[in-house]
Amino acid sequence: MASVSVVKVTKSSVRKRIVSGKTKYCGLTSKEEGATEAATMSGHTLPCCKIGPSILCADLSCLADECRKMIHSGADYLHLDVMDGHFVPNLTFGHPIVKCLRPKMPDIYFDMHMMVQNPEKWVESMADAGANQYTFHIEACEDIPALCRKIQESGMRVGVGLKPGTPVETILPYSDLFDVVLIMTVEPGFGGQSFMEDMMSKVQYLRTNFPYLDIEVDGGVGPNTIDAVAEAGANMIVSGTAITGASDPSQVIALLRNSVENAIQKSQLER
Ligand SMILES: O=C(CO)[C@H](O)[C@H](O)COP(=O)(O)O
Ligand SMILES: [Fe+2]
Repeated sequence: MASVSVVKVTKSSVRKRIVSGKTKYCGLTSKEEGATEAATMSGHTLPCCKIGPSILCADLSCLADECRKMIHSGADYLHLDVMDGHFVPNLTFGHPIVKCLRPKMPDIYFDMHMMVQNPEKWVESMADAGANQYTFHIEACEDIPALCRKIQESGMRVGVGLKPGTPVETILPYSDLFDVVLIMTVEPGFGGQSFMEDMMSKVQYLRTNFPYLDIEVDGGVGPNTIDAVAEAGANMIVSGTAITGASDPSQVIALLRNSVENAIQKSQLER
């Protein structure tokens, strides 16, 4: 088993590493100083468990309070669903909302799930608003390398999302360009849908072939489905209604984390 050390990193060093594309960033934080990163001896980072509540079905009239509640309940990051009414049949919010949220929570990692046509159009404004990760959908993108470069150069991590009908092999020609691959386990557009367990073969394929990749799963993930997600090898867990609709979100977050951490530990022992 590879031994794990903890190293100090700063925002600028993280950005350099991300741009170089050689190492993966494990800790999700935008704190300038004092962040920690788990790293292996080889210089690669092992993917660690991160829980990112989706606030899609929260009370959006008090968004900042809902976000704070998630962080105080133990979330590692926030998953913000941007929908344009074209790529998906629903409409949410865009960079002006992110820009308002950012000063209220300067240290929180914002993962933008961009369910939009022409994802290249919003890169600068999202970066300027304070987003940390820009996850576009491969189905909506014409020039993938150019978009990835643009996202990296604007200082955000690069995420790529795959709808349920998109084969996982679609990412292979570009795999070096992504920090995160997001496997959708519902048709994008709405919260509260049923988890598609047959998507777990995509997660298994990615984990087998890309041991250091951040693999994110989104859609219908909660206490009843997390074990399948964890065993398949996902480490970034998006969960919406299961967390925001719970009477005690911290209990749900702890349960999700426990399942993923156990699975990661088990897989590391088997190496
Ligand atoms: O991207 C999404 C929908 O397109 C949401 O992130 C997702 O559905 C989260 O909500 P839930 O956990 O309730 O499914
Ligand atoms: Fe999402």
